[in-house]
Amino acid sequence: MSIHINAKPGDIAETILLPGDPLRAKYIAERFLEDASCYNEVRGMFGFTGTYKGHRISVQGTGMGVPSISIYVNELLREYGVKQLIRVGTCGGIQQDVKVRDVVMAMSATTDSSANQQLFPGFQFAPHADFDLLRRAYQVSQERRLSVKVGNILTADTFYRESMEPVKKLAEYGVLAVEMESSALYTLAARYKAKALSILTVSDHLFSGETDTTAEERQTTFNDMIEVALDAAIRTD
Ligand SMILES: O=P(O)(O)O[C@H]1O[C@H](CO)[C@@H](O)[C@H]1O
Ligand SMILES: O=c1cc[nH]c(=O)[nH]1
Repeated sequence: MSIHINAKPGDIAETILLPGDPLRAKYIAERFLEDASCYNEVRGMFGFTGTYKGHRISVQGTGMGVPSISIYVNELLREYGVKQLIRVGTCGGIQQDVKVRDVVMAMSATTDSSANQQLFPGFQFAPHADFDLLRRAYQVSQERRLSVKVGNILTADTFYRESMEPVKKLAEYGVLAVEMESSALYTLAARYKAKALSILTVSDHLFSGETDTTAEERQTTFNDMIEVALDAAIRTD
């Protein structure tokens, strides 16, 4: 049992999916896992373990932002021996060809979070995905003929901004989309020698005005992304 996760040793699988929204964790467990049981309800941040195609897999809500995901990922890595972590989240597109409902795979995560500035004073650490996990997820997505973009994303500390200028500048440098957790996931995975990847569905576009998806759609319509994450997680080639 850790401070924020009420699980016993062995309750959590070595492979885990990490949505920000705990209700999405429940949805994934109910829809995609067999024999799923809930191991955590602390703060309503649900965690479940079940099987997918015969492989033991867990799914844990992380909350929003770097401080929240850092709490869960620290405890999963340090206390429960998790080895492979796939964030399944939403993001806002910032490139013209990144459309609502596209899937973005975060090869790297630029950030304005102060967490890594405190960790590496004087350096700009480059948080990045595990290459094999990214390669497998991309292969699965191509076999399913999904529209996928792979590249750099922004992990932002703020959802609401006074100025869009810094985001526009990052878009000029090829950053694909904005979300709020991946840099922390990748940095912690590097620290604890685990494999991590963020797969994100585009829920809105910050510049084009493409219509936002509803909260209900965010929870229920991202099945392609979740199946890609699950199939990539169990793939060995
Ligand atoms: O859909 P999730 O995984 O929560 O991800 C995105 O949505 C939240 C903001 O609405 C932030 O957590 C952001 O990273
Ligand atoms: O962090 C996020 C997630 C989705 N859409 C955004 O604009 N930002």
